[in-house]
Amino acid sequence: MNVIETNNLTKSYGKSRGIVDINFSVKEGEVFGFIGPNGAGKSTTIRTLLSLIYPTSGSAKIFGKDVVEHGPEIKKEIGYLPSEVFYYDNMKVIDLLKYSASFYKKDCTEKIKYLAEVMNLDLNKKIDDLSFGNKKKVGIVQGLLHEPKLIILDEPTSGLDPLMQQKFFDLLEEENKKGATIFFSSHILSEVQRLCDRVAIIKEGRIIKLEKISTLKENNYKKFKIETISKLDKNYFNIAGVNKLESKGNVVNFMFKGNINTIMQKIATVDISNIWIDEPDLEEIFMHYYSKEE
Ligand SMILES: Nc1ncnc2c1ncn2[C@@H]1O[C@H](COP(=O)(O)OP(=O)(O)OP(=O)(O)O)[C@@H](O)[C@H]1O
Repeated sequence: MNVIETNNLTKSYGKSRGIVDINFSVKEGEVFGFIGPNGAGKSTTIRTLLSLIYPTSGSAKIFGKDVVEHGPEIKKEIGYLPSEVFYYDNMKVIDLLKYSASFYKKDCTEKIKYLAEVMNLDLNKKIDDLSFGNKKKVGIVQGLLHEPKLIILDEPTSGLDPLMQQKFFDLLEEENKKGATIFFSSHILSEVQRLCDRVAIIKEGRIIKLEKISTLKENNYKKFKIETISKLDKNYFNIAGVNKLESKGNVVNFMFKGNINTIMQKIATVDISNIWIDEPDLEEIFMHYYSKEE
């Protein structure tokens, strides 16, 4: 079953582009990453899914229901962490969380305690006295306290220190194992790589790639670094499929895409003293897509 499904979802802000013809679906139990540079349209997509803003054209469904028609009902089953959190500063953390919990028909007391303990959040402090990162933790607890079926997170880790990021990811993994579907936006590639099953890359309001993380990595360039016994002609490896060829002394670096046997045969004809073959990291893969589309 698809938990999220969009159909040519489009949102314009007057004349300026927000998102254009966004099509993707997220399956039940999946962790789906939404990645793109600043201003690409990540928050616009998320806000449209949550019917905080309405589409200009196209539509979206969550749990099989149209988000505009069934917004309030759908939202009861969603945990949402906005990219920036704002609160009434004068409240105590625990009072704010109890107030949030009162919107759901279940007792969230134990869950609040548990989440606060994991995230190292002092429930008795006033919101006013919290740092930016601690306010973010309040948002995280608020988003997870009712054990939602779908968790939507907009740039969730900004403001959290590395230890807290780790704990937060552990929490998400726990919720996912219990069945929650997770959709999160990010421009931090390593966190997408760690958590997600699939990822959509968004650029200038449009999805330019939607792929399994594993396929993204497999179908791509491999990085070669070869050290030879004697210096080669600089164009020796300049064959079809080779890119970014650079040589310095006896060391040659390049990226290769194509039938791996072709390049291995080419390598076998020279005396080498060392060889390194690496998968490009996601950052390199994404930069490749961004620049290709420009
Ligand atoms: N309220 C608004 N009025 C006008 N234009 C807007 C509004 N909100 C967003 N936009 C524009 O829509 C586009 C997408 O913005 P959006 O905030 O969705 O991007 P984003 O991918 O979330 O970026 P970031 O990582 O910087 O948060 C941008 O060009 C932005 O300027």
